[in-house]
Amino acid sequence: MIHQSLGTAPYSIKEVFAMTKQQWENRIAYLGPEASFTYLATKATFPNEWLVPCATIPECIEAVAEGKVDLAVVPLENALEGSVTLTLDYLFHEASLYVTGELLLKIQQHLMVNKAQMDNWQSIEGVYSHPHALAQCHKYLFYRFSHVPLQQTTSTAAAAKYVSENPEQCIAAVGNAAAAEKYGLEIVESDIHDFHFNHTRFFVLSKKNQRLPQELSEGQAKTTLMITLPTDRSGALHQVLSVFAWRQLNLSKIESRPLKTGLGDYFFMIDVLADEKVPMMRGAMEELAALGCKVKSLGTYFTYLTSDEA
Ligand SMILES: O=C(O)C(=O)C[C@]1(C(=O)O)C=C[C@@H](O)C=C1
Repeated sequence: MIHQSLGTAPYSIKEVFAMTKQQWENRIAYLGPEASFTYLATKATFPNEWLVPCATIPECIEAVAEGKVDLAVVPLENALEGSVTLTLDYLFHEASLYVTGELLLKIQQHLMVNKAQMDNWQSIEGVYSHPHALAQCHKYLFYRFSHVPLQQTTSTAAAAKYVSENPEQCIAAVGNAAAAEKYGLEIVESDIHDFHFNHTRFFVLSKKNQRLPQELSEGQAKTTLMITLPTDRSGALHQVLSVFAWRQLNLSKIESRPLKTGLGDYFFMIDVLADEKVPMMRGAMEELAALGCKVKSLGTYFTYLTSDEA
Protein backbone atom coordinates (compact mmCIF):
# COMPACT_ATOMS: atom_id res chain seq x y z
CA MET A 1 0.00 0.00 0.00
CA ILE A 2 2.78 2.41 0.92
CA HIS A 3 5.35 2.74 -1.84
CA GLN A 4 7.03 6.09 -2.01
CA SER A 5 7.92 8.91 0.33
CA LEU A 6 6.31 12.22 -0.60
CA GLY A 7 7.32 14.28 2.38
CA THR A 8 4.54 15.99 4.30
CA ALA A 9 3.19 18.51 1.77
CA PRO A 10 -0.53 18.06 1.16
CA TYR A 11 -2.11 19.04 -2.17
CA SER A 12 -5.39 20.70 -3.06
CA ILE A 13 -8.03 18.96 -5.18
CA LYS A 14 -7.10 21.29 -8.08
CA GLU A 15 -3.48 20.22 -7.86
CA VAL A 16 -4.53 16.56 -7.79
CA PHE A 17 -6.34 17.05 -11.08
CA ALA A 18 -3.40 18.87 -12.57
CA MET A 19 -0.94 16.08 -11.75
CA THR A 20 -0.87 12.53 -13.04
CA LYS A 21 -1.27 9.57 -10.75
CA GLN A 22 1.68 7.55 -11.96
CA GLN A 23 4.07 8.27 -9.07
CA TRP A 24 1.70 7.49 -6.24
CA GLU A 25 -0.13 4.38 -5.19
CA ASN A 26 -2.90 6.10 -3.22
CA ARG A 27 -4.30 9.61 -3.14
CA ILE A 28 -6.09 10.13 0.17
CA ALA A 29 -8.51 12.97 0.91
CA TYR A 30 -8.92 14.09 4.51
CA LEU A 31 -10.75 16.81 6.43
CA GLY A 32 -8.10 19.51 6.44
CA PRO A 33 -6.22 21.71 6.50
CA GLU A 34 -2.97 20.14 7.68
CA ALA A 35 -2.81 19.43 11.45
CA SER A 36 -6.52 18.73 11.87
CA PHE A 37 -7.20 15.64 13.99
CA THR A 38 -8.26 13.87 10.79
CA TYR A 39 -4.88 14.77 9.29
CA LEU A 40 -3.06 13.29 12.33
CA ALA A 41 -4.99 10.00 12.05
CA THR A 42 -4.43 9.89 8.26
CA LYS A 43 -0.73 10.75 8.42
CA ALA A 44 -0.09 8.16 11.16
CA THR A 45 -1.73 5.46 9.04
CA PHE A 46 -0.46 6.50 5.59
CA PRO A 47 2.85 8.28 6.28
CA ASN A 48 4.12 8.10 2.71
CA GLU A 49 1.05 8.59 0.57
CA TRP A 50 -0.32 11.59 -1.22
CA LEU A 51 -2.60 13.42 1.24
CA VAL A 52 -5.21 15.79 -0.20
CA PRO A 53 -6.85 18.27 2.22
CA CYS A 54 -10.57 18.99 1.72
CA ALA A 55 -12.44 21.82 3.45
CA THR A 56 -15.53 19.81 4.43
CA ILE A 57 -16.68 16.23 5.07
CA PRO A 58 -18.95 16.17 1.96
CA GLU A 59 -16.02 17.39 -0.13
CA CYS A 60 -13.91 14.43 1.14
CA ILE A 61 -16.70 11.96 0.41
CA GLU A 62 -17.42 13.40 -3.05
CA ALA A 63 -13.70 13.34 -3.90
CA VAL A 64 -13.56 9.56 -3.42
CA ALA A 65 -17.04 8.96 -4.92
CA GLU A 66 -16.03 10.83 -8.08
CA GLY A 67 -12.68 9.01 -8.31
CA LYS A 68 -10.56 12.14 -7.77
CA VAL A 69 -8.84 10.26 -4.92
CA ASP A 70 -8.56 6.57 -3.97
CA LEU A 71 -9.51 6.88 -0.29
CA ALA A 72 -11.03 9.48 2.01
CA VAL A 73 -10.64 9.76 5.79
CA VAL A 74 -13.53 11.38 7.66
CA PRO A 75 -14.46 11.60 11.38
CA LEU A 76 -17.31 9.33 12.44
CA GLU A 77 -17.73 9.34 16.20
CA ASN A 78 -16.23 10.96 19.28
CA ALA A 79 -16.26 9.35 22.73
CA LEU A 80 -17.59 12.53 24.40
CA GLU A 81 -19.78 14.06 21.73
CA GLY A 82 -21.12 11.02 19.88
CA SER A 83 -21.61 10.63 16.16
CA VAL A 84 -20.52 13.07 13.50
CA THR A 85 -24.00 13.08 12.01
CA LEU A 86 -22.93 14.79 8.78
CA THR A 87 -20.75 11.75 7.97
CA LEU A 88 -23.47 9.22 8.87
CA ASP A 89 -26.18 11.01 6.90
CA TYR A 90 -23.99 11.66 3.87
CA LEU A 91 -23.01 7.98 3.70
CA PHE A 92 -26.68 6.93 3.83
CA HIS A 93 -28.33 9.56 1.64
CA GLU A 94 -25.72 10.79 -0.81
CA ALA A 95 -22.89 8.32 -1.40
CA SER A 96 -22.37 4.66 -2.14
CA LEU A 97 -19.03 3.86 -0.55
CA TYR A 98 -17.36 1.17 1.55
CA VAL A 99 -15.40 1.39 4.77
CA THR A 100 -11.92 -0.10 4.28
CA GLY A 101 -10.74 0.55 7.84
CA GLU A 102 -11.46 2.43 11.04
CA LEU A 103 -8.82 4.62 12.72
CA LEU A 104 -8.84 5.48 16.44
CA LEU A 105 -7.09 8.63 17.66
CA LYS A 106 -6.64 9.99 21.18
CA ILE A 107 -7.95 13.56 21.30
CA GLN A 108 -6.36 16.29 23.42
CA GLN A 109 -7.72 19.80 23.06
CA HIS A 110 -5.71 22.92 23.89
CA LEU A 111 -6.50 26.63 23.93
CA MET A 112 -4.10 28.52 21.66
CA VAL A 113 -3.61 32.16 20.68
CA ASN A 114 -1.59 34.22 18.24
CA LYS A 115 1.82 35.13 19.70
CA ALA A 116 0.92 38.80 19.16
CA GLN A 117 -1.91 38.36 21.70
CA MET A 118 0.05 36.44 24.34
CA ASP A 119 -0.32 39.18 26.98
CA ASN A 120 -4.07 39.59 26.36
CA TRP A 121 -5.28 36.01 26.14
CA GLN A 122 -7.27 36.20 29.39
CA SER A 123 -9.49 38.79 27.65
CA ILE A 124 -10.16 36.90 24.41
CA GLU A 125 -13.23 38.03 22.48
CA GLY A 126 -13.93 34.84 20.54
CA VAL A 127 -13.11 31.13 20.64
CA TYR A 128 -12.89 29.38 17.25
CA SER A 129 -13.09 25.66 16.55
CA HIS A 130 -14.94 22.72 15.05
CA PRO A 131 -18.35 22.30 16.79
CA HIS A 132 -17.34 18.86 18.12
CA ALA A 133 -14.15 20.28 19.63
CA LEU A 134 -16.05 23.19 21.25
CA ALA A 135 -18.56 20.70 22.67
CA GLN A 136 -15.76 18.51 24.07
CA CYS A 137 -14.56 21.56 26.06
CA HIS A 138 -18.02 22.75 27.07
CA LYS A 139 -17.40 22.80 30.85
CA TYR A 140 -14.04 24.55 30.54
CA LEU A 141 -15.39 27.21 28.15
CA PHE A 142 -18.55 27.69 30.20
CA TYR A 143 -16.76 28.25 33.51
CA ARG A 144 -13.72 30.09 32.18
CA PHE A 145 -15.07 32.13 29.25
CA SER A 146 -18.87 32.09 29.64
CA HIS A 147 -19.22 35.59 28.16
CA VAL A 148 -17.09 34.85 25.08
CA PRO A 149 -18.85 33.97 21.79
CA LEU A 150 -17.98 30.57 20.27
CA GLN A 151 -17.36 30.57 16.51
CA GLN A 152 -17.67 27.35 14.52
CA THR A 153 -15.11 26.43 11.88
CA THR A 154 -14.87 23.47 9.48
CA SER A 155 -12.07 21.90 11.55
CA THR A 156 -9.84 22.63 14.53
CA ALA A 157 -6.91 23.25 12.17
CA ALA A 158 -9.01 25.72 10.15
CA ALA A 159 -9.57 27.59 13.43
CA ALA A 160 -5.85 27.60 14.24
CA LYS A 161 -5.07 28.87 10.73
CA TYR A 162 -7.65 31.65 11.08
CA VAL A 163 -6.18 32.77 14.43
CA SER A 164 -2.70 32.74 12.91
CA GLU A 165 -3.82 34.84 9.93
CA ASN A 166 -5.52 37.46 12.13
CA PRO A 167 -2.91 38.56 14.68
CA GLU A 168 -4.73 41.84 15.37
CA GLN A 169 -7.79 39.99 16.72
CA CYS A 170 -7.83 38.97 20.38
CA ILE A 171 -9.21 35.47 19.75
CA ALA A 172 -8.29 31.86 20.52
CA ALA A 173 -8.58 28.50 18.77
CA VAL A 174 -9.24 25.08 20.28
CA GLY A 175 -7.20 22.32 18.68
CA ASN A 176 -4.23 19.98 18.97
CA ALA A 177 -0.55 20.68 19.66
CA ALA A 178 0.44 19.92 16.03
CA ALA A 179 -1.87 22.74 14.87
CA ALA A 180 -0.31 25.16 17.37
CA GLU A 181 3.10 24.31 15.97
CA LYS A 182 2.08 24.31 12.30
CA TYR A 183 0.34 27.72 12.51
CA GLY A 184 2.83 29.30 14.96
CA LEU A 185 0.39 29.71 17.86
CA GLU A 186 1.06 29.63 21.59
CA ILE A 187 -0.78 27.09 23.78
CA VAL A 188 -2.06 28.99 26.81
CA GLU A 189 -4.12 26.20 28.45
CA SER A 190 -3.51 22.48 27.85
CA ASP A 191 -5.93 19.57 27.97
CA ILE A 192 -9.12 21.59 28.24
CA HIS A 193 -11.42 18.73 27.12
CA ASP A 194 -13.97 17.91 29.81
CA PHE A 195 -13.27 14.20 30.25
CA HIS A 196 -9.95 12.43 30.12
CA PHE A 197 -11.11 9.50 27.94
CA ASN A 198 -11.43 11.38 24.65
CA HIS A 199 -11.07 9.45 21.42
CA THR A 200 -12.42 9.80 17.90
CA ARG A 201 -13.19 7.11 15.30
CA PHE A 202 -12.47 7.87 11.65
CA PHE A 203 -13.63 5.91 8.59
CA VAL A 204 -11.29 5.24 5.66
CA LEU A 205 -13.70 5.21 2.70
CA SER A 206 -13.31 3.71 -0.76
CA LYS A 207 -15.43 3.08 -3.85
CA LYS A 208 -14.28 -0.55 -3.78
CA ASN A 209 -15.35 -3.12 -1.20
CA GLN A 210 -11.80 -3.75 0.05
CA ARG A 211 -10.01 -3.89 3.40
CA LEU A 212 -6.81 -2.37 4.70
CA PRO A 213 -4.36 -5.14 5.69
CA GLN A 214 -5.38 -6.94 8.86
CA GLU A 215 -1.83 -7.44 10.20
CA LEU A 216 -1.44 -4.02 11.86
CA SER A 217 -5.03 -3.90 13.12
CA GLU A 218 -6.62 -4.88 16.42
CA GLY A 219 -7.75 -8.07 14.67
CA GLN A 220 -11.50 -7.90 15.31
CA ALA A 221 -13.58 -7.71 12.12
CA LYS A 222 -16.48 -5.23 12.19
CA THR A 223 -19.31 -4.77 9.68
CA THR A 224 -21.39 -1.59 9.45
CA LEU A 225 -24.97 -1.96 8.23
CA MET A 226 -27.52 0.76 7.49
CA ILE A 227 -30.97 -0.74 7.92
CA THR A 228 -34.39 0.65 6.99
CA LEU A 229 -37.25 -1.18 8.70
CA PRO A 230 -40.54 -2.10 7.00
CA THR A 231 -43.09 0.57 7.93
CA ASP A 232 -46.17 -1.58 8.38
CA ARG A 233 -45.12 -3.85 11.24
CA SER A 234 -45.00 -3.35 14.98
CA GLY A 235 -41.99 -4.84 16.78
CA ALA A 236 -39.81 -4.62 13.64
CA LEU A 237 -36.78 -3.28 15.52
CA HIS A 238 -37.11 -6.05 18.09
CA GLN A 239 -37.15 -8.62 15.25
CA VAL A 240 -34.06 -7.05 13.66
CA LEU A 241 -32.14 -7.18 16.94
CA SER A 242 -33.17 -10.79 17.53
CA VAL A 243 -31.72 -11.71 14.10
CA PHE A 244 -28.31 -10.88 15.59
CA ALA A 245 -29.03 -11.97 19.17
CA TRP A 246 -29.91 -15.62 18.58
CA ARG A 247 -26.86 -15.99 16.31
CA GLN A 248 -24.70 -14.56 19.11
CA LEU A 249 -23.49 -11.77 16.80
CA ASN A 250 -22.31 -8.93 19.05
CA LEU A 251 -23.40 -5.37 18.24
CA SER A 252 -20.98 -2.60 19.25
CA LYS A 253 -23.19 0.30 18.18
CA ILE A 254 -26.75 1.07 17.18
CA GLU A 255 -27.91 4.54 16.26
CA SER A 256 -31.04 5.90 14.62
CA ARG A 257 -30.97 8.81 12.18
CA PRO A 258 -33.80 10.57 10.36
CA LEU A 259 -34.76 9.13 6.97
CA LYS A 260 -35.68 12.71 6.01
CA THR A 261 -39.05 11.51 4.67
CA GLY A 262 -41.14 12.68 7.64
CA LEU A 263 -41.20 12.92 11.42
CA GLY A 264 -40.70 9.55 13.07
CA ASP A 265 -39.05 7.93 10.01
CA TYR A 266 -35.59 6.57 10.80
CA PHE A 267 -32.84 4.36 9.50
CA PHE A 268 -30.57 2.44 11.87
CA MET A 269 -26.81 2.25 11.70
CA ILE A 270 -25.61 -0.98 13.30
CA ASP A 271 -22.02 -2.13 13.88
CA VAL A 272 -21.72 -5.92 14.11
CA LEU A 273 -18.52 -7.51 15.45
CA ALA A 274 -18.27 -10.10 12.68
CA ASP A 275 -17.11 -10.56 9.11
CA GLU A 276 -19.97 -10.27 6.61
CA LYS A 277 -18.58 -13.35 4.81
CA VAL A 278 -19.08 -15.79 7.72
CA PRO A 279 -22.15 -18.07 7.42
CA MET A 280 -23.85 -16.59 10.51
CA MET A 281 -23.69 -13.10 8.99
CA ARG A 282 -24.89 -14.32 5.61
CA GLY A 283 -27.83 -15.99 7.36
CA ALA A 284 -28.53 -12.77 9.27
CA MET A 285 -28.59 -10.76 6.03
CA GLU A 286 -31.01 -13.23 4.44
CA GLU A 287 -33.30 -13.09 7.44
CA LEU A 288 -33.26 -9.27 7.43
CA ALA A 289 -34.29 -9.32 3.75
CA ALA A 290 -37.06 -11.83 4.57
CA LEU A 291 -38.30 -9.44 7.29
CA GLY A 292 -38.70 -6.75 4.61
CA CYS A 293 -35.72 -4.63 5.74
CA LYS A 294 -33.61 -2.66 3.27
CA VAL A 295 -29.95 -3.22 4.17
CA LYS A 296 -27.00 -1.19 2.90
CA SER A 297 -23.70 -2.75 3.98
CA LEU A 298 -20.65 -0.49 4.23
CA GLY A 299 -18.52 -3.65 4.27
CA THR A 300 -16.27 -5.41 6.78
CA TYR A 301 -13.15 -3.70 8.08
CA PHE A 302 -10.60 -3.71 10.91
CA THR A 303 -9.69 -1.12 13.56
CA TYR A 304 -6.27 0.58 13.74
CA LEU A 305 -4.90 2.51 16.73
CA THR A 306 -3.12 5.63 15.51
CA SER A 307 -1.79 6.93 18.82
CA ASP A 308 0.02 5.10 21.64
CA GLU A 309 -2.72 5.45 24.22
CA ALA A 310 -5.68 5.06 21.83
O1 LIG B 1 -11.55 19.43 13.45
C1 LIG B 1 -10.76 18.50 13.33
O2 LIG B 1 -9.56 18.62 13.58
C2 LIG B 1 -11.28 17.23 12.87
O3 LIG B 1 -10.53 16.43 12.37
C3 LIG B 1 -12.76 16.96 13.07
C4 LIG B 1 -13.11 16.40 14.43
C5 LIG B 1 -14.58 15.87 14.47
O4 LIG B 1 -15.31 15.99 13.51
O5 LIG B 1 -14.96 15.33 15.53
C6 LIG B 1 -12.24 15.25 14.71
C7 LIG B 1 -11.80 14.95 15.92
C8 LIG B 1 -12.17 15.74 17.10
O6 LIG B 1 -13.20 14.99 17.74
C9 LIG B 1 -12.69 17.07 16.77
C10 LIG B 1 -13.02 17.41 15.48
